[in-house]
Amino acid sequence: MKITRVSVTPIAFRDPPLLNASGIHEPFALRSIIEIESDNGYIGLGESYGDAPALAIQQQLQSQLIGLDPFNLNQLRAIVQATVAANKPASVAGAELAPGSHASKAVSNAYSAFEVAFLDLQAHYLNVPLVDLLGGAIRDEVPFSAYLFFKYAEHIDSPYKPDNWGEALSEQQIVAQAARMIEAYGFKSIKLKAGTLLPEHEVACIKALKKAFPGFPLRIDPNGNWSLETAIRMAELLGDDLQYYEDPTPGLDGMAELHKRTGLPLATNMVVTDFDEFRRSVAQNSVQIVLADHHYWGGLRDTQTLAKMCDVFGLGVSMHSNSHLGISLMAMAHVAAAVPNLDYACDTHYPWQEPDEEVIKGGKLPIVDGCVKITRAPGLGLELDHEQLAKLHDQYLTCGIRQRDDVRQMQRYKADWRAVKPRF
Ligand SMILES: O=C([O-])C(=O)C[C@H](O)[C@@H](O)C(=O)[O-]
Ligand SMILES: [Mg+2]
Repeated sequence: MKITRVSVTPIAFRDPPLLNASGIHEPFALRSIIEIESDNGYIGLGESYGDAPALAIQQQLQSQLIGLDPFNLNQLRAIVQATVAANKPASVAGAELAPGSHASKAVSNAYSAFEVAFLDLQAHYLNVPLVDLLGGAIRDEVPFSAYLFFKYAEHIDSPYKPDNWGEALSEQQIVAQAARMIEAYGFKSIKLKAGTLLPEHEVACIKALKKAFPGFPLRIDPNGNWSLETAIRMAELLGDDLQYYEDPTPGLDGMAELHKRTGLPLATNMVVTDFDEFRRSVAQNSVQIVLADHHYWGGLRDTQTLAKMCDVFGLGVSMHSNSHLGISLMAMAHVAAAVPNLDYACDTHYPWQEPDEEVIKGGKLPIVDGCVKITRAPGLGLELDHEQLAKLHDQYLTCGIRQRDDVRQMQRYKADWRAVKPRF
């Protein structure tokens, strides 16, 4: 079997004005959709970062993969490594909130984008679900958590009419956001994206969530925007309210000190983003839970390796997300189904994406009782909707955004906004 066609299509889809430690989401999020086809007519799909540097590497790889056997993942990796080495990709602003966009992640990020498509094609050829190529499903329902954001009602100079979630800045508004998301998707745990309003207010929102949803595991994620002192002070206020405390303060040293001083379980997708950081983190006990993300951890199989390493070193495993569509959601679900020690509900931004902006046939995937179901359909069980793909590609061409920059977007609201960390 040989690969005869590779397409890499950048797309843009509407993204709400969600607040975070860097600033605010732009009106459109970028992704790239990958489709490969073999000489015997099988198709494999992938989804990855659509920021300019990531896209440039993916596009350079396109022609080099023609003729490759889709089972030859080692050759894929070698081609990716050689291409990235010849390129010296530029660093990306705002990369810490989308670690896969960072130059140092170029190999693992590009490899992952194509690895998923190769595995999807292999599984279609073998007529088995992709998870079977990862050792088989340990669970066929993968739990996700309600991912709450502080947000404005609409974008500044919005190019489209406001989303229907409304503003969420107060405790009552955050509780209402949670109630709506839980009602719609059946989530059984809650994550609050923080690091944006005053820390005491964000902690008060956790307390309000605890009261409104007794028994729900809760997480707060200030994305390293709290100083060590602030993170300790907030830990005292939080007591044992949290399932885990995600990236409250920056750096491996800061997190290690925070854990020493509070004993709280710390999780991260910021200070442990590759195996070198993993080793350094273990040496100083910086974190107790690692958020995996196949998009920058080097694909589905390397995510399994990460989970194994977590098991060996007594760490928990959870899963990170960035704004994404259904191909990513399904890839996340398949690897999560094959990781025995994935002890926590995964993150997903999926509820924030609009129902008319999916690239797979049948529209948005269902999340029921907080879970994505793994079926026996071959591969990821998805088919590309080429009309929708063309529509979102046109939107990419006209939206004017080529690289995510939440700082620059916030400067449109507040002219003196700067990328300061920690801000509180
Ligand atoms: O857990 C996280 O750190 C994220 O989900 C990072 C994202 O970039 C999030 O902060 C966002 O979408 O603004
Ligand atoms: Mg995080």
